[in-house]
Amino acid sequence: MKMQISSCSLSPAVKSRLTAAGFHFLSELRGLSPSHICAEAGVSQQEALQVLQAVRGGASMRGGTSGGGEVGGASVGPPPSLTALQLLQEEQSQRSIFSFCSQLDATLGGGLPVGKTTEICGAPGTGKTQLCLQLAVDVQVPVCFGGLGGQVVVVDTEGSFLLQRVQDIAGAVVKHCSLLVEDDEQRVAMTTFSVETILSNIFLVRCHDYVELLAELHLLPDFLSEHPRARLLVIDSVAFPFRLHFDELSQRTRLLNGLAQQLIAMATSHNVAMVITNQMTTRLRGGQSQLVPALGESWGHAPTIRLLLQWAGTQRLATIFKSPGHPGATVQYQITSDGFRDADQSEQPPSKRPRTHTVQSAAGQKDSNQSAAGQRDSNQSAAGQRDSNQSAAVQRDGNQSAAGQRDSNQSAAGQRDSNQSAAGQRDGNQSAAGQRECS
Ligand SMILES: Nc1ncnc2c1ncn2[C@@H]1O[C@H](COP(=O)(O)OP(=O)(O)OP(=O)(O)O)[C@@H](O)[C@H]1O
Repeated sequence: MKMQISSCSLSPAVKSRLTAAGFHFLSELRGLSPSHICAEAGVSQQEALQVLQAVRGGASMRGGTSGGGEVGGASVGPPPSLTALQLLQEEQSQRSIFSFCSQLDATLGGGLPVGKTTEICGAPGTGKTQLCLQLAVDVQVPVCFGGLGGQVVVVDTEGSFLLQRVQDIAGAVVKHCSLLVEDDEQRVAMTTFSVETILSNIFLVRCHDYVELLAELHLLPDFLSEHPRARLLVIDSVAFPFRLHFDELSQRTRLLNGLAQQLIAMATSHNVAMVITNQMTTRLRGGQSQLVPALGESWGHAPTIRLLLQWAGTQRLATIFKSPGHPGATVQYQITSDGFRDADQSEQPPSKRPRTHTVQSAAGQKDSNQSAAGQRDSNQSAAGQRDSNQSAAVQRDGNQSAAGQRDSNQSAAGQRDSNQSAAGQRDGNQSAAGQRECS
C-alpha cells in the first residue's frame, strides 16, 4: 500500500513543501537524489536526507538517522531468534576476500570477511587505497579459482580511484589466474575473466561531501538488492568528508553513529564485506603526541576489524589492532606495480614473520626470487587447489612481473554516477598515478 506523505512522520513544514511541490506519496520520491528533492521542494539538504530516510523506512522514521524503521535496508523489528549453533554455522559459511598478501590473509583467517566491517587506517601513502583497489579486483576472482566471483561498489570520497591503477592490478590478477588453469571449468572461467569484465563489475560512486555520502548510503541497500552478486562495498575514505564542515562535534558523532549502524546492517543483510578507510590524526597524551585513527574513539567501536598500515623505516607493516576473532598481529607487505603483495621475503627478518595463524594455506607465499610466474612451490601441494572455504587458492605469486595488461580502449564500464566522468582523476596533487613519494 502506498504511504501518503501527509501520514508520515516528517515535520509538518517539510510535508507541506513536498505536497506543494506535487508529491503525494513517499514512493514518488524513490530514486530521487537529495539535490533533486532540495530543488523541487525547496527543502534544505538535511531535510532532503530525512525525506530519503522516510522513503527508505516506509515513513516509520521518527527523526534522526537511527530513529527506527529501516536501517541500511534491514528491517528493525524483533530480531529473529537464532541459536548459537546456527550463528556459528552461518559464520563458518561466510567467505573472505583475500588480499594477495598471504601473511595478512593468514592472520585474518582467510582474508577480509564478508558480512563484517573492516576499517583500514593509515597515514597518507601507506597504501590504504591500493589495498582497496586490490580487494575490488580480488573479490571478482571466479569461484573455481577459490574466489567469490562477486561485484563491488566503490564509494570514492577523496577522488583517489585511479582507473589506470585498477587496470594494472586487474591485469596482474587475470594473468595470475591464467597461469593456474588446470581444468576445463577454469579454462571456461578465464574466457570471461578479463580486465574489461573486472572493470565492468566495479560500480563507482563519487561523493563530494558528507551529505552526498549519507544520501548514497540510503540508496545503496536498493542497489545491493538489485545486484545480488555484490560482495564488497568500499568507502575510501569515510574520514575525509567528516573532517570538514563540522562546527559541532556532537552532530558529527550522531551522524557517524547512524552511518556505522547502516554499514553494519547492510553488511549482514546483503552479505557484503564493508571495507572503509580512515585517516590518522595527532592526539596529545601526557604531553606527547601520537598518531591515532581519526573520527574519535566512539567511531572506533563501529568496525569489527581495524587494520593499521604504517611505515617502520623502509618496511611497510600491517597491524591488526582490533578484531574479536584474531589476536593482534603485525605482518609486512609491499606495494608493487601488480598491487598489494607479501613483502619481499629476502628483506624480512625471521622475527617479523608471525606464521602462527595458518588457517589459510600459504599458497600466496612464493619465494620472491622465483621469477617464473607459473612456477609452483613444491611444498604447496595444491597451489591451484579449490578449497571453497579457502580463498587463497590463487594467491601464490607476490611478485609476478607482468604488470597489468592495459586495455586503453576500456572505458569505466562500471561507473554509474554520471558525475563521475573523470572517475580516475585525482586532484592536482595526485596526478602522478598514485605514485606518491613516502619518505
Ligand atoms: N604502480 C605502483 N607501483 C608501485 N607502488 C605504487 C604504485 N602505485 C602506487 N604505489 C604506492 O602506493 C602508495 C600510495 O598508496 P595509497 O594511494 O593507497 O595511499 P593512501 O594510504 O590511500 O594515502 P591517502 O591517505 O593519501 O589517500 C605509495 O607509497 C606509492 O608508492
